[in-house]
Amino acid sequence: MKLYGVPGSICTTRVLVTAAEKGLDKTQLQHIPVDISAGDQKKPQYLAIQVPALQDGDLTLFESRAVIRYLADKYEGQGTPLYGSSNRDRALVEQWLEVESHNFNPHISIVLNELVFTMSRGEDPDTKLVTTHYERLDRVLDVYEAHLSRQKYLAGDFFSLADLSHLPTIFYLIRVAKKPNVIFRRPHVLTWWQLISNRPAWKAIAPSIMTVTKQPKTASTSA
Ligand SMILES: N[C@@H](CCC(=O)N[C@@H](CS)C(=O)NCC(=O)O)C(=O)O
Repeated sequence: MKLYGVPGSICTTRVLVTAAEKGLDKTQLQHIPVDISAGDQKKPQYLAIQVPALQDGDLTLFESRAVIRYLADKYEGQGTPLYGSSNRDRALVEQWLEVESHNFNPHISIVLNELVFTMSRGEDPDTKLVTTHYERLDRVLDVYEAHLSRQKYLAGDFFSLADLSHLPTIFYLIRVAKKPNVIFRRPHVLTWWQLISNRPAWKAIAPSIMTVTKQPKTASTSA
C-alpha cells in the first residue's frame, strides 16, 4: 500500500498513527510525501483525489477517517484491536468517531487554521474567529469531561480508533498553537489525553509534526 500525504499534516498523521498501532512497516505501507507548497496537489495524478490518499491495489481511498476505518478492518487481527471486541464496542467507536468529526473537529480545526497555518503564511489570525471557536470547543469538551469521568476511553475501557482520531489535532493545539487550557483544566480529559498520547505508536509519530512545523510553510487544517 502507498499513502500519499503531506508529512506532519493532521490528516496524514491520523493515518500514519493508525498504521503504527497496527504494526505496519514501510514494506506494508509506504508514505509518499506530497509537497503542497510546491503545488504537488495540482499534478495530474492528484487532481482526481485529495490528500491524504491511500492506494491499495486498484483501490484509491481518500478522507483520512475513511482510510483509518479501512486499515482497522483490513488488519483486524493484527496489532491493536481498534474497534474493541464486540458489535456493541464497534457501534460506540463509530459514534465517537462521528462526534470527533462533526462536533469536535470543526472548532479545533478553525482555531488551528488561524493560529498555526494562517500565521505560518505571515498573515494575521482572525482573533474573533479564534475566540468564538475556542469557546465552542470548550463547550464540546464539557461533554467529554462528563463522559470521561465515567470511563477511561471514549468508547469504553479500551483504546480505539475514536480516541486515536483526536491525537493530531489535540497535539497541534497543545504543542504548536500553545492553547492547552481547554484540555489541561479538565482533569478527566487531561488524564485521557495523557493515556492516549503516551502510547508508543503516537510517541514514534509525534516528533515528525514538530519537525514540519519548524518549516516556514505547512499544510492547511481542513481536517
Ligand atoms: N477531511 C479530509 C481533509 C483533507 C485535507 O484538506 N487535508 C489537509 C489538512 S489535514 C491537508 O493538508 N492535507 C494534506 C495531507 O494531509 O497530506 C481528510 O480527513 O482527509
